[in-house]
Amino acid sequence: MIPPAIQITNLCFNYSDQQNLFTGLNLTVEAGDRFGLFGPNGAGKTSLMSLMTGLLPFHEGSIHLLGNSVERNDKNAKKLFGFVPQDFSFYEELTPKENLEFFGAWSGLGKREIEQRSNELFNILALEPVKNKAVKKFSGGMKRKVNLAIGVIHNPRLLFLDEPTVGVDIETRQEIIAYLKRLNESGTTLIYTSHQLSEAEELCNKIALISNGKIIAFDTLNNLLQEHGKQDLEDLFVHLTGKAYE
Ligand SMILES: Nc1ncnc2c1ncn2[C@@H]1O[C@H](COP(=O)(O)OP(=O)(O)OP(=O)(O)O)[C@@H](O)[C@H]1O
Repeated sequence: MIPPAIQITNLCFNYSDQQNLFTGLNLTVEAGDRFGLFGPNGAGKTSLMSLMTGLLPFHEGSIHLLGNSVERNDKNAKKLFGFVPQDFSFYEELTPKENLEFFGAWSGLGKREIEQRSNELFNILALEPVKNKAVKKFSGGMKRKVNLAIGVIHNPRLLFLDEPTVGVDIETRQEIIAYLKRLNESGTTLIYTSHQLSEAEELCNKIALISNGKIIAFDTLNNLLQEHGKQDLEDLFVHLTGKAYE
């Protein structure tokens, strides 16, 4: 049996200076899903991503990625997934090629593999003509694509994406979304959060809404829309959280 991509059981967490953010949160995402996590500002989306990727330690409960327990700084668990954070994670002074060499090696890939995979990604993401130019000179859209390439250099089976298209033009957005769909078709589970709800409708097959540290809705988008008699994700969001999505 294939283990779930994500299994969170009874998760409890708070920042040291704050009240509990999560008190017994449960969530299961099946392998192969394109899962979207949404919620009002401050609901805990980024914190949950950081807990799932081992960047934050949790107090109680368990998190399993593809059947492997997540412990802070566990290198083996880290190889299972890729993370495309909202803040750029590359070295500005380096070129895309140099960045991928660095992060590819960090993920445990050999020289040959890195070269092959980099060339593939430069072609798919139209970065070939700029692969030897310092990233600091790039537009926002090109930087997003380099950020994405770093997250997928090691062909992860599970990919976390925090606002992967923020600040990019429509054409680049479409290019990125098309690539994410292709990745999913080839077997990569996507865990995504964004403030672009129309993009989410296009990309995600499963949706969870989080509010005040609790999952308040979880299903396919169609089922949720039908159940609550709403037209789109934005309507549903306002209906369930009482807040506009900003
Ligand atoms: N490093 C931190 N230290 C203390 N509190 C934090 C820290 N990071 C986030 N918080 C708090 O935890 C709560 C959840 O924040 P988080 O950033 O996870 O929410 P979010 O849903 O991602 O919000 P947004 O949509 O605004 O990005 C908020 O109350 C926030 O102020």
